[in-house]
Amino acid sequence: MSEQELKALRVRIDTLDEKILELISDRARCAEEVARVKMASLAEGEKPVFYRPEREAQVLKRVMERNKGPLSNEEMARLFREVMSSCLALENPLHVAYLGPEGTFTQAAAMKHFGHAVVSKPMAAIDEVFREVVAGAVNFGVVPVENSTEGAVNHTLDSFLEHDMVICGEVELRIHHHLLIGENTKTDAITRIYSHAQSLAQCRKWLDAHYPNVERIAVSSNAEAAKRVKGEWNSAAIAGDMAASLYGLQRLAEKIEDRPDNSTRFLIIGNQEVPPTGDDKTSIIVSMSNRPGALHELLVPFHDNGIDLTRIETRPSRSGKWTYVFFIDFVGHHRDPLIKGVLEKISQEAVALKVLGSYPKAVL
Ligand SMILES: C=C(O[C@@H]1C=C(C(=O)O)C=C[C@H]1O)C(=O)O
Repeated sequence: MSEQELKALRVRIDTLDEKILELISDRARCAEEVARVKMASLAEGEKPVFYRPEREAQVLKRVMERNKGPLSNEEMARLFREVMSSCLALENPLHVAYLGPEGTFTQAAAMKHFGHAVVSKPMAAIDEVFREVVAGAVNFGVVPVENSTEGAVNHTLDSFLEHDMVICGEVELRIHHHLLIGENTKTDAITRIYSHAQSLAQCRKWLDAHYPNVERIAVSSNAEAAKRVKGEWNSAAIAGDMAASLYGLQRLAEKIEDRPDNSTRFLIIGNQEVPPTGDDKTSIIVSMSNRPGALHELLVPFHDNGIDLTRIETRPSRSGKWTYVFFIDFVGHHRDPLIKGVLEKISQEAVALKVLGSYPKAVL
């Protein structure tokens, strides 16, 4: 390509950037106007709701439907995600707690869902994220709930039994693990590998094949593992990209997860109910009396009404020995008449039924 051609293309890009700049500013002014309208239409004592996840899901879906390339739908939606995040921050910046410390996959999930224009707050444990949300110290919390290789995150399920809040969204993240070392690590003298127990489990076969005799040490998070390695010469950590760059570690081996499709699903918890979008999911907790056929009775109304169950999980109920609660996710919104009917049927049979929330299916 000649210098001349390159120059002409750059002039075109500059002109386009000016237009984009103007359009983004117009959009931001519109969002400011939306905030003004929201404030003006409040009833006495009513608090404004600036963040509207159902609307954001619609915006992203529209972008993906209309995108003609060459950027992929995911890439385009990611860009719009950030634009919306900045527009919302003009209205009112969101405060989001997540399972920390900085550099965890949960932080990456929070950024994927809300964009980067939020005030984020790392918490030391899942239960603390719940407490922060229930106390109203933040608008939302982000916690992991299940991994495609390792299954349920029990701390999260148990926290739902103890706290009253609403599930407002879900986000799925592809999880890639790397074996990370620090500047001082002697690669032929590694005697211990740190990571979170879930990550060690997700890389079990790889570790068996490559480091069968090295001690595997479970720590509170992958970011904590990365932090420890920085100061030691005989250890390595398993963690993701964010932790690697945060602590300046090198990748000794990349993408070492046993399953190439390894993904984790996270939930967004808050205090605000989300209206239907037409493409929603609902999460409930049900406890049934301990008698033959109880689980069957619970599932029949879903089957009879053709409702798609996306997950069912069992946990000890904590209110009696050998009694259980079921965590069920299904497609639909609890305000849909069909779903309402099903929930009524279930509540007639159940000892207790709690709707944890209805929320838009993950878009990104
Ligand atoms: C602009 C609004 O407020 C927020 C910002 C949005 C946006 O930038 O598109 C969308 C939904 C809200 O989270 C709105 O409610 O429409």
